[in-house]
Amino acid sequence: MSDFLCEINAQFLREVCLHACVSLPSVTSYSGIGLALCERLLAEDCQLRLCLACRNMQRAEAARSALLASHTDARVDLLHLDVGSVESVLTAAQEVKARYNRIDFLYLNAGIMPNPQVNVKAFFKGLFSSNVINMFATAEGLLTQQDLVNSDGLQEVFATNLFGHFLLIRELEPLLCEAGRTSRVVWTSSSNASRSAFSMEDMQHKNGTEPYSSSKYASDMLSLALNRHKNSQGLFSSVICPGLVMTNLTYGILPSFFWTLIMPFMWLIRIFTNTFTLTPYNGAEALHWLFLQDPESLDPRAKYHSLTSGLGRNYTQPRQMDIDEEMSEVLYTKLVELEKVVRRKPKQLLSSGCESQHSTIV
Ligand SMILES: NC(=O)C1=CN([C@@H]2O[C@H](COP(=O)(O)OP(=O)(O)OC[C@H]3O[C@@H](n4cnc5c(N)ncnc54)[C@H](OP(=O)(O)O)[C@@H]3O)[C@@H](O)[C@H]2O)C=CC1
Ligand SMILES: CC(C)CCC[C@@H](C)[C@H]1CC[C@H]2C3=C(CC[C@]12C)[C@@]1(C)CCC(=O)[C@@H](C)[C@@H]1CC3
Repeated sequence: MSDFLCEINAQFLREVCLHACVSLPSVTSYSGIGLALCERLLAEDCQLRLCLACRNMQRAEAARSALLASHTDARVDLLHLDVGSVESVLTAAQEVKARYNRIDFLYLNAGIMPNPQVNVKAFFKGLFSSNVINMFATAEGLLTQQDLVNSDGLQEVFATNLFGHFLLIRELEPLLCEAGRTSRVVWTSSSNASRSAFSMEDMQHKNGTEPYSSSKYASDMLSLALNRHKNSQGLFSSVICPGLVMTNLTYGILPSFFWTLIMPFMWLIRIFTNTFTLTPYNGAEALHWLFLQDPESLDPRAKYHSLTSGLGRNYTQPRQMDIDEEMSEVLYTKLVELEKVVRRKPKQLLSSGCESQHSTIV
């Protein structure tokens, strides 16, 4: 479930008596880290106003009903958003600006991992190596995906996991960068993000087999760049990893009977690695924790990890990211350039000119 979620919270905005939270999760059935986050936020403060932004309104309605069943007085709004589509992002942003006059939190949680393939040989090799814990935490060298080009002429994983969110932030800047108050954006990244999967010459990852890892690494860099450019205007960006959580995304990696078979081992492995958070509730720990923090106290170079101990205790731990300022600045500039192109001619990208235009920009 979930896409992203922004909120207006009286904890930070004393002049607003009503806690209003604009949250934009798109909802896959009742699972997902985004839905768990909404539950946790409402449990924290039932006065929050949430806005769930979802591409599938039926699922969104189902999520809304689930939230209202446990928090009868909650205000939960819905918004249609396909974050992988330029047109949908621009329309949704207009709608947000018409409906709300402030956003305190924007949770950028939507993400896809299409057609994943596990390298079984690498898995068994890793199992008997000293790198085994790291392999279970990051899946480094284990996973590849097959990406597609979407109707805007962009690589689908890049468009959904990174660029759509970026465009949305840019569109919502008037609500996010207001004098005299702070706003927050929170990216659901991954420990699968890796520098080696990302290439600045191919930021959409057209030519590789790890678009997921590449897009998550790009989101880590973008968060750093956003902090550099926007902190002075009151906008703060953070990055989290939820750990390995059983959701539609992970169920898509192996056949479901296989997950059922290996599930006892998964719970066993949890004794040795705190990154197997497994449930959406546990996975949402860092997202929830960040909600309670003063933005000025956060480290822009840290990724905040949801962790669960062998005894089931949840906690959040910051870990330094393998990113540098210079690269993040180059990425930011390239995204701004790409934004100009898609704003100029979104429809032409669809038809023919996209390849040549992208090659000059991306
Ligand atoms: N599960 C895990 O182990 C990990 C997950 N993550 C990240 O956590 C985030 C949440 O994933 P998770 O809860 O696990 O998986 P889910 O598949 O349950 O949730 C992903 C959500 O993103 C939504 N979404 C996908 N594409 C779009 C789109 N184009 N427009 C709008 N919404 C969209 C989906 O909507 P719909 O319901 O319509 O499909 C779904 O609700 C992702 O960013 C993922 O990469 C990171 C590390 C580990
Ligand atoms: C016998 C089988 C071949 C066993 C395969 C196990 C793998 C499917 C998992 C081992 C580590 C897992 C993992 C992820 C997916 C499933 C595994 C590869 C993620 C990549 C899921 C999404 C993320 O963002 C990461 C944080 C996860 C890291 C660990």
